[in-house]
Amino acid sequence: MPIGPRDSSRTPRYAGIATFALLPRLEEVEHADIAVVGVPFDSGVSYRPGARFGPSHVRESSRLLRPYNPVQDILPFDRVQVADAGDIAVNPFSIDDAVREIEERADELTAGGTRLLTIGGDHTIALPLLRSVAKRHGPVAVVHFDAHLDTWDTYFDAPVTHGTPFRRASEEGLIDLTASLHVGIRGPLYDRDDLADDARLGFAIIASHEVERAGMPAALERMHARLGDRPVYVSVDIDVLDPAHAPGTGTPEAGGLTSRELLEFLRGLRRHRIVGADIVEVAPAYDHAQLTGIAASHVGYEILTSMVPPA
Ligand SMILES: N=C(N)NCCCC(=O)O
Ligand SMILES: [Zn+2]
Ligand SMILES: [Zn+2]
Repeated sequence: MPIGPRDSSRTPRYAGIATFALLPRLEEVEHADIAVVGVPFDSGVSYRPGARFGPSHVRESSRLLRPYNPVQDILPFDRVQVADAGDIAVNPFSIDDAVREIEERADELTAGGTRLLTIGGDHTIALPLLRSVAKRHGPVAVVHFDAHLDTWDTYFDAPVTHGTPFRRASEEGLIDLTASLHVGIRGPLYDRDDLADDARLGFAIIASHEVERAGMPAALERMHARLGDRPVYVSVDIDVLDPAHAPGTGTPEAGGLTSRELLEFLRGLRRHRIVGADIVEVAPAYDHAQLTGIAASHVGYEILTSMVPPA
C-alpha cells in the first residue's frame, strides 16, 4: 500500500514543512511511481522575473488538497506511490549549465521508471525535461497549455529562453509532429509568420477564443483526436489561465481560460498515457491570496490523478 499524504485530522495541515499535497518525501518511500520535483529557475524570462519562487509557493498553496478526487472518482495516492523529491537547485547565472543540470537530474530520478511532475520555474525548463523524456519514450505528443506559443526562435540572440522551448524541442526531434498541440493560445504575436512557423514545427492550436465559441465538449474532442494513442507529455504554463484566475505570473495576457475549464481538460487526459508533466511560470510576487498557487496546486492534483493507470 503506498504511503499517502500526512493525515490532516491528526496533524493540522498548516503545521510543519510543506511537501506537495503533504505527500511523503522521496527519501521516505522505497520507490516512487511518480515524483513531484521543483525547479526554482527563472533566468530565461523575457518580462517579469520571479518564477524561481514558484515551487515553494505551489507546495505551500497545496496544503488543503484532500485524498479523494470526486470528479475522477479515485483516491490517486492509494493507487500509486507519489512522493516529493524536493528541488533541482540549478545555476541561476548560466542557462546552459542549468539546462544540463535539469536534464541530468531528470534522468537520475526517472532511471527506475519513476514519472515526473515538475513544478517550475519558467518555461525554459520544458526543454531539458523533454530531452530526458524523449530518451526513454521517443518523440512524445506534447499537449501544451499556455497563452503563448513558445515556439519563437531567439530573444537577444539567445536560443534557450522561456519563449523558445518548443521550437528547440521540435528541431531536436523530441516531439511527435503529428500529435502535438497548444491549448489556450491568445494575445498579440510578433508577426503573422509566427503561426505558420508554429504549424511547421508540429503544433495544432485550440485557441482560447475557440474554447469559448465551440464549447468544452468540442474542444476536448479535438484534443483527444490530436493526441491519439501517443505517449503524452503535459506542459502547463499557468498563464494559460485568465489573469483573474492566476495573476501571479510573469507574462500575463487577458482573455484566458477559467480554472474550471483547465481542470476539465486535465481530467480528459486520464484516457491518455502521460509520461511526464510540468507546471511552470508561477511567480508569487504578483500573486494575491494564493490565487495562482491554489490554481497551480489543483492543476497538479488533476494531472497526478490522470497519471494513475487504469484499474
Ligand atoms: N513562456 C511564457 N510564459 N512566456 C513567453 C513570452 C515570450 C515573449 O516575451 O514574447
Ligand atoms: Zn505563457
Ligand atoms: Zn510558456
